[in-house]
Amino acid sequence: MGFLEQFVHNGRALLGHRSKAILLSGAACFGAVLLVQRVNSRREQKKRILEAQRRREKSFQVAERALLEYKQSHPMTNALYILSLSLSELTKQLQESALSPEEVFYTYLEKTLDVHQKLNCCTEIILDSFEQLKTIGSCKRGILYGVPLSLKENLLLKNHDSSCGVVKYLNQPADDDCVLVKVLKEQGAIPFVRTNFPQALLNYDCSNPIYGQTLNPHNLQKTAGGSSGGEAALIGAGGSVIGIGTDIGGSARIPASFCAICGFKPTAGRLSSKGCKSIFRGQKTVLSTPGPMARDVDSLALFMKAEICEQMVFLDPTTPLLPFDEGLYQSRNSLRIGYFDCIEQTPTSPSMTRGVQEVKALLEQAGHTLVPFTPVRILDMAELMSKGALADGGATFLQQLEGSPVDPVLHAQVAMYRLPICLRKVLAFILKPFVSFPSIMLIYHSFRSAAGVWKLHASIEVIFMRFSVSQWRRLNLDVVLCPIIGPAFNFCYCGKLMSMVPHSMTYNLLNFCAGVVPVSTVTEEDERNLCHLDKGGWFNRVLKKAITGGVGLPVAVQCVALPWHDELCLRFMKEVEELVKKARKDEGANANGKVYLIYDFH
Ligand SMILES: CCCCCCCC/C=C\CCCCCCCC(=O)NCCS(=O)(=O)O
Repeated sequence: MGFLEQFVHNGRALLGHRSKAILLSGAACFGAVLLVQRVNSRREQKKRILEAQRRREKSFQVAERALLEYKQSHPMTNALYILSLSLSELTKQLQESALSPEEVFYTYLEKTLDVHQKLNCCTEIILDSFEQLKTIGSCKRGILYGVPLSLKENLLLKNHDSSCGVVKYLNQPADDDCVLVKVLKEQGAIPFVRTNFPQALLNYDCSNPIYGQTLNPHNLQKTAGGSSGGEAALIGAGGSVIGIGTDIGGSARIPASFCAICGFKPTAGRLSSKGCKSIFRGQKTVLSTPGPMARDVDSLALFMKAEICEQMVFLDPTTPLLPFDEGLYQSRNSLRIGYFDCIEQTPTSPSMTRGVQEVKALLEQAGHTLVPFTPVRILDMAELMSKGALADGGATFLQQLEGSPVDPVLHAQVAMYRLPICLRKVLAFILKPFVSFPSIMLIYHSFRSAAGVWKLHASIEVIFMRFSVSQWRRLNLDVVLCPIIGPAFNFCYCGKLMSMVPHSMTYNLLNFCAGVVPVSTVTEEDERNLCHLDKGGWFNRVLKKAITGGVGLPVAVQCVALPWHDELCLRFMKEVEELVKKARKDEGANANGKVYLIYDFH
């Protein structure tokens, strides 16, 4: 090789090495930048979460100090008595000045602080409530004058964050209160505490990376349910007399069932949703609504009466001028009631079925007419719920979680939404002959066109009129009695059991009103009957694991009425509550296998 050739060869080799080295070092730099970015964003996440946790702790400390100061000059001798009063009794005593707003406020504050220590159910004590308490005398004519009230964290509150458990929503305080809170303040209520929820709200467990897991007041090894689980736990343990949850698939009703309280999902639109934060705005196929949660049905009715007023319509003209019909709520004529104790291809626990059967017998004895009702097109409805609520294939849900650690309660859902659509379709095809529900989920979590959305809405209209309403009319029904998901699950099972959601979400899809009343507790026999779940496929076996060890936990039933028949639904719930209470008195609190109310606060 000549000198020139040698020179060119060496030069090439050098350049080859060099470009490789340049490429390699470029890639290394890029990787390092990504790593640094990732570490920084994790650090930023942690920082924001810690700040939020500190704000929460601070609010508790300030509240504890205020409570201590109050107690030094006011011995709280009435505490047990105040905590035992129902909302109607409490409002009466406050209006007659037999109790002062201060003693009621501090009594509930003390109880809340105690309950929160055990259950981790609150996200913040609302410190503005101390100021509101000072001027509350000006609201003496309000229906809820002096009543302390709890709020789920996603209800907007001026100058406070509504994080929904998502880091990117932190440090974004609201400009104003939501409409419901504005109205309640005018009615004399004092919002004093905000409550916990599952991350991103689309789950019926109750844990998020900012505020942690809320425990069930009746068994600390079980979830309080969700998404309004903090409310249910707090109210169930006696720390609040009335609270507000939100419900797009059972969020006010399922935790009520898990924690032995009453929860009501009004017809969407009856109460204002303005300022109720949701994880995906603009989704209108399955409607979310706020709803009250309390220890008894009268409290739910009183709440509705307080909210439904001219001011609500003024602040939110999308709500109807339809005053609360007290006469209908108080009426006691006999009802024609459709009933069912399970639904097609949807896991149902033994205690859910027993609860319905026992309440059915009580209603019959009381002179009501009970008519077997077979809910039709449940699979079609499940498909429509899935298509509607997750029309984007879960993309928005995943987007909102970006920049947040994902809570373990969401792992099953997130894993599903992360699967590429084509893989979902292949899986759905393979699974379809064996289990129809997962196939539905996998196929229909796909992106839709506008025409697809219109077609979807048309299908919902058909199901609503042709199958649901016409069936009610043919049987001449006033209301329907049916199961609600329960008893309370072990942690992290709710995301694996979305197949149970049709028990509650059907009434969001159809926009019927529905409420939940606790009626019994899980018996040894219910627990033995769990063996029947071994036969019914994969989801039934998961359900068995989720609810094993539930003896003594609350069992509830669900009462349903047609859209805009909210007063009738509440009136039916009241009937169930009264009959169950009476049966309890007649049969003794521990009658095995019999219906009884487990937590009687009176
Ligand atoms: C595998 C069976 C398929 C059945 C159909 C399931 C459809 C699932 C579609 C979406 C997931 C829904 C999540 C259900 C939990 C709802 C909890 C809830 O109500 N959250 C309240 C959210 S709100 O925006 O605050 O109202």
